[in-house]
Amino acid sequence: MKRVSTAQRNGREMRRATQQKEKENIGAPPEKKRKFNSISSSEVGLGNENHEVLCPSNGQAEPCASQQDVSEQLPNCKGEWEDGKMWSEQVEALLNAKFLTKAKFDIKGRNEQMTEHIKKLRSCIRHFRQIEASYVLQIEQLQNLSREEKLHWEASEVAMAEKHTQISNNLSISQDRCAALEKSLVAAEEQKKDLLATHERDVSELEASQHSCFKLSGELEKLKLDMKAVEEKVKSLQDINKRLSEYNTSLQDYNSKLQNDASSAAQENIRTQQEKIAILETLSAIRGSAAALQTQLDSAKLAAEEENKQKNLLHNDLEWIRTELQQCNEERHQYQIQNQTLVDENNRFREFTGRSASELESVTNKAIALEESHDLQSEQIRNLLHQLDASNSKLQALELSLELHKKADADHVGKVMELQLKLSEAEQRLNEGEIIRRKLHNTIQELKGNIRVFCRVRPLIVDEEDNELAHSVVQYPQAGELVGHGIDLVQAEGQKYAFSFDKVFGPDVSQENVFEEISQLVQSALDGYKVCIFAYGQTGSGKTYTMLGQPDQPAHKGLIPRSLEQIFRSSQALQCQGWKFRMQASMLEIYNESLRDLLVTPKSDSQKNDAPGIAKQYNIKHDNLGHTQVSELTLVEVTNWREVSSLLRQAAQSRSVGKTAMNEQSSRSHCVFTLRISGVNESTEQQVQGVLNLVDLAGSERLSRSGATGERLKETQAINKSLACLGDVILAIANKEQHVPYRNSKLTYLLQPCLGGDSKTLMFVNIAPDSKSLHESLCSLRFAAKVNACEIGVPRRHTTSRVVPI
Ligand SMILES: Nc1ncnc2c1ncn2[C@@H]1O[C@H](COP(=O)(O)OP(=O)(O)OP(=O)(O)O)[C@@H](O)[C@H]1O
Repeated sequence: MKRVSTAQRNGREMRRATQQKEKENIGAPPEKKRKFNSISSSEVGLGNENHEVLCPSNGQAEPCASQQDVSEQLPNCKGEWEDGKMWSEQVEALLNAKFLTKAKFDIKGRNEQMTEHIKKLRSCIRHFRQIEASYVLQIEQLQNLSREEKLHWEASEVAMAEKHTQISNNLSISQDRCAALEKSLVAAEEQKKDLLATHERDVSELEASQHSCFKLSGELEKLKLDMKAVEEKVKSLQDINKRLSEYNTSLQDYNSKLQNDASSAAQENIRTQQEKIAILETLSAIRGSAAALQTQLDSAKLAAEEENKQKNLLHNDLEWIRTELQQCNEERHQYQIQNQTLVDENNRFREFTGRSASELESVTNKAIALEESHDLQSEQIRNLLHQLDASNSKLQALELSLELHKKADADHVGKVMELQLKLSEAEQRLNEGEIIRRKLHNTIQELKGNIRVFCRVRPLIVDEEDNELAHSVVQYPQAGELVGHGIDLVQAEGQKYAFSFDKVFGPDVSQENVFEEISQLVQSALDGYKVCIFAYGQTGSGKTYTMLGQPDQPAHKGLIPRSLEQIFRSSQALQCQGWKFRMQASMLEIYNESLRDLLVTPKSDSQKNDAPGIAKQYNIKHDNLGHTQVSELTLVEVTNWREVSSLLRQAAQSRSVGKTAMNEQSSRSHCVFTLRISGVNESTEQQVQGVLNLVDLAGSERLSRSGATGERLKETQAINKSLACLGDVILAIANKEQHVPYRNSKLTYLLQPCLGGDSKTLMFVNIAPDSKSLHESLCSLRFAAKVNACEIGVPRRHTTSRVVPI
């Protein structure tokens, strides 16, 4: 605690009082203020110093007692002072006072005036002395104050010095800190530089993202517009939605069941894949051992055959020996009989001794010879018997080894049968796995919403086979994942162009096998989906063969007859579940950018010569649900394949077909077969609306190669133009452009719901394998690859609960 001296306290109090007085005087009238606060020395005539006039007794700027005394002694002035007139004026007036008398020499009067005046002057002088005394007092007080202030200043000096040292200490600490801070500042500067660089980068990125943001916001705007349109659509759909809600719940159940099925199928698929791999491994092992066993079996069979041959030979030998033996036995028997007769004769001769000795001798000789030959024959027989024994033992040995071989053969056959059984089981499992894999693949493709693409390569046809220069330029991957999916075009220089699609069919694949791959897709038309299958490719590449084929020849029937057969078969089968289907077929062609009805029947003879349906104006319209209507088009109710078959025949007669340099029977138009399917389930009140579009496009061709002129040239140009429009549409969809030029051609406008809607769409790209067609094949495959990349949305099933009975 600091001690404050009394003088200091007094000085402070005086200053506080003075300040207080000044504050109070601020509001006082100017006259009074001047009176109490400041009387300049010039005003009182006491010098030039400018001092405040303070009352010496209390130190306050108030009229003090002495002043009052003076005014008492100056009765004439008292009233003026009380009136507040200024002292300076009074003193001035006092000093400038003139003495006026009535008479020029009124000395007395003048004397009185002078006396009075002197009194006033004296009182004034007294007053000023008092003021001076107060000043002196004040000076003393100020000196005291100054001393105290000095002491105070010295104390504060010391404190300041202490503080200074403290501050200098602090300063050095701060300098250290400052140095550290500078260091960190440098580091921070570097960091800042880095940060600035990253900032710049960020800024440029920001700019880029702002740019993309700008773009996106543009797109967002567009999307908002689309959204609005969609919202309007949604409103209109809400009504339908209400009706669908019930059906939806049942569908959800079905869906969840399907999802469960799908997940279990996926697991099953994984399991099957694993099993497939294991089976393939065992299969290859089994095949290896089967092959080894087969070779063993073959060699055993050969050995057995050899042994059989030997056995037969031996058998023959044996037979021969046996017959020889028989002969010998018979001869011996004969000899024995002869001998016996001779012996009998001899005996008789001996009995009847009438015979001559020569006769006897000859007979004896005969008998000896006979005996000798008999001995010889006996020897021979013995030899033959030996041989027979040897042969028999050999035969027995052979029969034993044959028996052994037969046993081994039976073992081998058993093993082979077992292996074949295993093999067929493995193959069956492999097939099942493949079916599941295909189903899953189809489901994935449907979920992805892509247009699926199958590629089909036709065989070299007779002319091409005869032409030595023409050879196949198509190759297929032989191993790995691309087997069945990959196709390579190989140029003469060895350059290879590789493509892959959902499926690739080589030239040996039959119509039936191709149909197997699309039968599920066709089936979904009955389930209420829009299905579109179209064939694309250069002229003569096999589009018509794939789509239509030869409907009357079972092996060469194309997709259209097979699909319809299946649809009618399945619809029949579904009848027992309460389903009733109504089917309407239509068939049109787009020829030189105009539509022609292929099912219209000419009414009169004159009309018969006209091209059918050419006079009518056909307009294509799509409704909100994506259903396409062609005005004036003939719709024929069909209930079985036979009816459709006759329609196809009728359409084939009406179709624009002509001979070109590249195809004997070239389709000069795009042909669209449509089957509209409406199904109602009586028991569940469900309705389905499916559509099956099967399109055989006209073939693209290079004018330079086709050499078309006249009408053919016009046709070719129209075909190429509409295919180019199809290409533009595909490109726009693949690039997700906002505007897709569907209306640029009749073909693209007609196929709009299939190319950009919610249908299940499959394209066949047909390829001619000959080297001359390499350029066209390359173009077709490139186009097909683009089509494969097109996302057209998830296919939607068109079903409702029943409203109007059909
Ligand atoms: N997979 C195949 N097997 C056997 N022959 C085939 C095959 N594909 C096509 N062909 C034969 O090739 C020839 C041309 O086929 P197709 O008429 O179907 O071609 P296209 O592509 O329809 O031609 P265009 O565009 O000119 O109408 C026909 O004789 C056809 O029988």
